[in-house]
Amino acid sequence: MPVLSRLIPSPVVVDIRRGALDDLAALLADQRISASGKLAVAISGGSGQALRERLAPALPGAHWYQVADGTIDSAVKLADDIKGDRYDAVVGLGGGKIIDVAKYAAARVGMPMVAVATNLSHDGLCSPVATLDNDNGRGSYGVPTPIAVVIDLDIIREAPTRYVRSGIGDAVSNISCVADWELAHQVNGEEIDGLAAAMARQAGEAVLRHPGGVGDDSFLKVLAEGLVLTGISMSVAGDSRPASGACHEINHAFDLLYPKRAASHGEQVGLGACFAMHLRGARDESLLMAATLRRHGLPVLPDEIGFTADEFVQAVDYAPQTRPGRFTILEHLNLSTDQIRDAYADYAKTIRS
Ligand SMILES: NC(=O)C1=CN([C@@H]2O[C@H](COP(=O)(O)OP(=O)(O)OC[C@H]3O[C@@H](n4cnc5c(N)ncnc54)[C@H](OP(=O)(O)O)[C@@H]3O)[C@@H](O)[C@H]2O)C=CC1
Ligand SMILES: O=C(CO)COP(=O)(O)O
Repeated sequence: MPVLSRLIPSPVVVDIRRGALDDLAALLADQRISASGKLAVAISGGSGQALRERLAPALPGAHWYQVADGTIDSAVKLADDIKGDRYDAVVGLGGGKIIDVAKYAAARVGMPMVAVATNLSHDGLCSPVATLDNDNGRGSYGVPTPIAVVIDLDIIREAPTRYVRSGIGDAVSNISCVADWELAHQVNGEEIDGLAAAMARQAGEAVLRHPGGVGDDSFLKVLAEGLVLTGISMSVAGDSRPASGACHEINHAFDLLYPKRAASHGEQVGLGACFAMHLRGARDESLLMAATLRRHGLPVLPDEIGFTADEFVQAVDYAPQTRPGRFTILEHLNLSTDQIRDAYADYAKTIRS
């Protein structure tokens, strides 16, 4: 029997606008996500504390949990802390780390999870994945898709610009991730989901080609929507494949090899995507991507985030080990260290010319 349709796990509410957080309690009540208002809200010890002071009066039934970091230990601790209480939902209110910890904790205790993104630096705000540091480095854990996603553009405007721009790198990198997926399909026959690929690629293209910047709401909306759609593309695919490729392996390698110096996720994947496009011979696309990232003040060369050429070469060399089993342009070319050095020299020359 052919399959005539399919259900896509997706949030019941996506609310992206100025002032969205003012209506959070009403929205959760209206949608029957939290009729009692009893919520476990995960926040960071930094920006989360200030948000707590502002939001607490509007969320009288909330209990606030400070999360130390983005490790699996913190996620398990949060799950242990909330499991005895009968919360309606877990709210992850913060950047990517807090949202991932909240997603994992909610999954562990079987509660719905509401993602309230306070920056736009990553596409994890609506994905069925929690990326957490563990004893072996970092893992991506499958979790349910958030039941609701709320992005208040007033809050986003208060976040450090760096952590808004970063999301441009993550969104645009989708173009390289999908190219890696198509390569794996051609070379290895890996199954590719056309809908997931289309959603991820179009999210990347919309951000790539938008003439605006992080200072205007129309651009912020397209960026936020692109990040949400990218998350849903991962739900369609069943894993992070449409939004994670060679660029992400390079990013994970930076994080693992240089943990104290690593730049932000979006900065690293954007740079990695420009390099990966160059490696696959898509020189015009690589240059267009680099020009766009530059226009937004994002890095396209390692020295722009404090790394030498040699450190970048080491990261690219190590990158395939970060996601064993994933096939990208890096595994396909299987370059030696010297070949990576030559490829990087060619990339840097092209970018600088
Ligand atoms: N699950 C998935 O599918 C994906 C997960 N990720 C993961 O997401 C993480 C990256 O997310 P990212 O958001 O960059 O990292 P963080 O969560 O560390 O947030 C980055 C910075 O933004 C600050 N911040 C956030 N919101 C505000 C605000 N409104 N005002 C002031 N400061 C703010 C945080 O401050 P403070 O710490 O003080 O709150 C922090 O310094 C990585 O761990 C990455 O692996 C990335 C892509 C996909
Ligand atoms: O960061 C991600 C998507 O942007 C998740 O990808 P990974 O599966 O490589 O952790």
